Amino acid sequence: MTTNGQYPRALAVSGLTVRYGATTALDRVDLDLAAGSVTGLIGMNGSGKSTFFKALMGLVRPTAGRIEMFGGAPERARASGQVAYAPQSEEIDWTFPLSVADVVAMGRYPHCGRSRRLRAPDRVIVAESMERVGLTGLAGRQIGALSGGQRKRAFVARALAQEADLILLDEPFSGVDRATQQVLSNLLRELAAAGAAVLVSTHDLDGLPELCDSAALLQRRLVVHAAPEEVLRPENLARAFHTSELS
Ligand SMILES: Nc1ncnc2c1ncn2[C@@H]1O[C@H](COP(=O)(O)OP(=O)(O)OP(=O)(O)O)[C@@H](O)[C@H]1O
Repeated sequence: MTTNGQYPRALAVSGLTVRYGATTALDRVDLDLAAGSVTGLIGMNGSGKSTFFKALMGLVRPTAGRIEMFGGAPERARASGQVAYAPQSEEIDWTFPLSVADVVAMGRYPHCGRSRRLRAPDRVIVAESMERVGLTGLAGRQIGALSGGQRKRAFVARALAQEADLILLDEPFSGVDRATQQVLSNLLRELAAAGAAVLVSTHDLDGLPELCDSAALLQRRLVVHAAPEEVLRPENLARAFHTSELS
């Protein structure tokens, strides 16, 4: 927190445009995130949500626009471990010979220097992170042998272990049951209460008011960023969810 009690801006995006060849995935998107808040990122399939996360993580190159994290270059924030990212499940190689504990331990790497050797306090944080998502009993299991919901929890645990200030989660709720969704939602609220800025994409519009302080509605462009109740007004949803474009 700053001295005047206000949480600083964690992320400032302006004019962000990403094209894949002839496809414009994001078109001049402006979005700011305050520390200490949960923001829902919503929009129909193909509206640019994953591309937005990838641009923030430097995984796709913007055609135009500016990204700032904590008032500085995103490269610096990412290298220092201030930014945690859980990609969509499809982006992850589940055949990789890693256990749940290995994946969660990766969240500590930015804190371990080049050796990547975890010290005792790091191991405590890894164990606590698995505990918080209810995966302690599966710590030794290969990640490919987890259920869909357990996989989501493993990557949320990695983000927890990282103790990042900006947490980016691409569809952490897809394919998870109600109880797990509630556990993860509560965790995200706790992280925000501790000062993190959390950006979470979701197709669960009903859960938005409980989960989020604000919601950003994407349709290549940012349609609206406001309180969840405002974003969920039928006239706003109609601007972004054109059923005729669904395919
Ligand atoms: N690597 C790529 N090459 C070409 N086009 C791509 C690529 N990745 C995404 N796109 C296109 O960019 C647009 C935005 O895709 P993106 O994956 O960001 O959407 P999304 O909102 O995350 O969708 P979903 O809800 O289905 O996950 C889509 O039209 C998609 O087909």
